[in-house]
Amino acid sequence: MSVGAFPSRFVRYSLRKPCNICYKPPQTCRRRFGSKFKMAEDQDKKLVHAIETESGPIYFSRATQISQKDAASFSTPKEFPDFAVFYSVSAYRSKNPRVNDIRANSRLLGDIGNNLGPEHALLHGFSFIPEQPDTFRKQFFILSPTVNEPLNRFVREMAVKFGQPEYFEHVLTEGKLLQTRVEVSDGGTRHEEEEMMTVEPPPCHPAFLHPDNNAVFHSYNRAMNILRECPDVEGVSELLSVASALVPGTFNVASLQEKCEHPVIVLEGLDATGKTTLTERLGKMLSAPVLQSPPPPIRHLREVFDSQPELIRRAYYTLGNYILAMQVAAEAQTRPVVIDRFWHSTTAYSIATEVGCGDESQLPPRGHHVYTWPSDLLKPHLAMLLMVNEASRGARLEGRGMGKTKEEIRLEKSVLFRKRLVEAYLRLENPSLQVVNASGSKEEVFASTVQEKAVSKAPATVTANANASIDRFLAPCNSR
Ligand SMILES: Nc1ncnc2c1ncn2[C@@H]1O[C@H](COP(=O)(O)OP(=O)(O)O)[C@@H](O)[C@H]1O
Ligand SMILES: Nc1ccn([C@@H]2O[C@H](COP(=O)(O)OP(=O)(O)O)[C@@H](O)[C@H]2O)c(=O)n1
Repeated sequence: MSVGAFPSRFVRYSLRKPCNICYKPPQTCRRRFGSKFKMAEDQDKKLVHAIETESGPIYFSRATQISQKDAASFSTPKEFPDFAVFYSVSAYRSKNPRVNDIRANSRLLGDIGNNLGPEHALLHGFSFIPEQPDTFRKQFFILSPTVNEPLNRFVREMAVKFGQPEYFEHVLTEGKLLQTRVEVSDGGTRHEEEEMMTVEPPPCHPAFLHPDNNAVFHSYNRAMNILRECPDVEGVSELLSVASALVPGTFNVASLQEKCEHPVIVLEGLDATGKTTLTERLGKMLSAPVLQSPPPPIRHLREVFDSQPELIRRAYYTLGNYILAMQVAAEAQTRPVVIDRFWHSTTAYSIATEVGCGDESQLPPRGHHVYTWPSDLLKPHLAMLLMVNEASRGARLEGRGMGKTKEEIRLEKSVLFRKRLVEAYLRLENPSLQVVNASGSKEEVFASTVQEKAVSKAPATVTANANASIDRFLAPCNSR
C-alpha cells in the first residue's frame, strides 16, 4: 500500500519554519508514574519522531521538550485537511540485536501492507533520542482521514505481536498535533494527550549519527558479524562459509595493496551508463581480466539477498567486495584488472536508500566518516563514475531490453532517489571518483576515458607502486 493511494493533500505539503528543540528535561510532566512501563514512558519523553515525506523528514517532539521562546504549535501543512489521525508503530525492541529488529520491522511492514484499506496511507518514519544517537529506530505511520476503531485495533494487535510496550495515536486537529501513547497491556491503557511540535532537523540524518544505525559497512568483520546473527536466513550459512574460505581470517590489506603491481581500475555509475561496454573495451585494450561484483563464488546468491532487508542485503554485497579484493590482488601481480562496480556502488546505494526520502540535501554532510573507504579493503588505483543524461540513460535501458530489478524500477521512478545516489557517489572519498561524461557514442566515451579526462587526471592515489602502475597504464592509452 503506497502513499499514492491516499488523498494527495495528505502528503504533498510544505512546512512553516520549525522551532528548535531544547534538549533539557521537560519542566512539567503530566504523565502518571509507577507503572511497569515507566522506563518506556521516560524514554518517550525525550523522543524526536520523524515522518518521511517527499520534501524530507518532518521532525517533531513533545511540546514540553521545546524551549518557551520557540514555542509554536505544530506547523500544519497547508494541504492537510482540518482533521487526520495517524497511528505509529515499530517492531524494534531494546536489547535486541539490530538485525533482528530490522527483520521484525520488515515482517511488520508486510503485515501492514496486507491489511490497509484504500482510505489509509502508509508513511515511513523513525524516532531517536538526540543525546543517545544509537536509539534510532524505524517506525511506520498509518494515516486515516477519520478516527478508526478497526485500524486502532489492528495497530494494537501489531504492537502486541511484535513485543512492543506501546504504540502512538496522533490526532491532527485545528493546527494542533496531539499524541497519545497507548500501552498495549490490559487492552490498551491510554495516556493523556500531549501536544507535539515541529522541531529543527538534526545537523545530520539520524541514520548516520551512529555506525550501527545504518547499512553502510566499513569493515569485513561487521558484515560477517551481522550475518552470523541471522543464520536462519536463506543463503547465509553458504555465504559465510564461502567468505571464510576465500578471505583469510587475518588478511593484511597493506600487503595485498603491495602485491598490486599493475593498475586496478573500477568503473561505477547508475545502471545503463555503459559500465559493461566500457569495461570490456578497457579489458581488451589492456589485456586485463574484467571482474564483476558480486564475484562468481557468491553471485548465485544474489537474488536471495536482494529480497532481504537493506542491512542483510548490503552485508552480502560487502562480503562480495572483500572476496573480489582477494582475486584482484592475485591478478594484479601480473596484469591490470578492470572491475565493474565495487565498494563505491555498495556504499552509494546504501546511503541513498538509508536516507529514505527527500533530495540530496538530506544526505550526511560532505566529509562525514560514512563516505570514507574502509581501512581493511583493497583500494583501486583509479575509479571512474560514468554519468549520462537521463534521456540517454532511459533510451539505453530500453535498448538493452532486459528485465528490470526492483531497484532499477525505483531508480527510474524516483528522481529524488537518483539525486541522492549521484550525490552520494560524488561525496565518496579516498579514493574519490573521477567523473566521466558518458553521454556520447561508445567510441567517444572510450576515447575520452582513456585519453583525456579520467585517466590523464588520475590521482596518484595509493602507493609508489600504484603511481608506477598508473604510468604504465597511461603509456598504451596515449599511444593510441
Ligand atoms: N556510449 C554509448 N552510447 C550508446 N549506447 C551505449 C553506450 N554505452 C553503452 N550503450 C548501450 O547501452 C546499454 C547499457 O550499457 P551497459 O554497458 O550494459 O551499461 P551498464 O553496465 O552500466 O548497465 C547497452 O545496450 C549498450 O550497448
Ligand atoms: N559491489 C556492488 C555491486 C552491485 N551492488 C548492487 O547491485 C546493483 C546493480 O548491479 P548490476 O550488476 O545489476 O548493475 P548494472 O550492470 O545493471 O548496472 C547496484 O545497484 C547495487 O545495489 C552493490 O551494492 N555493490
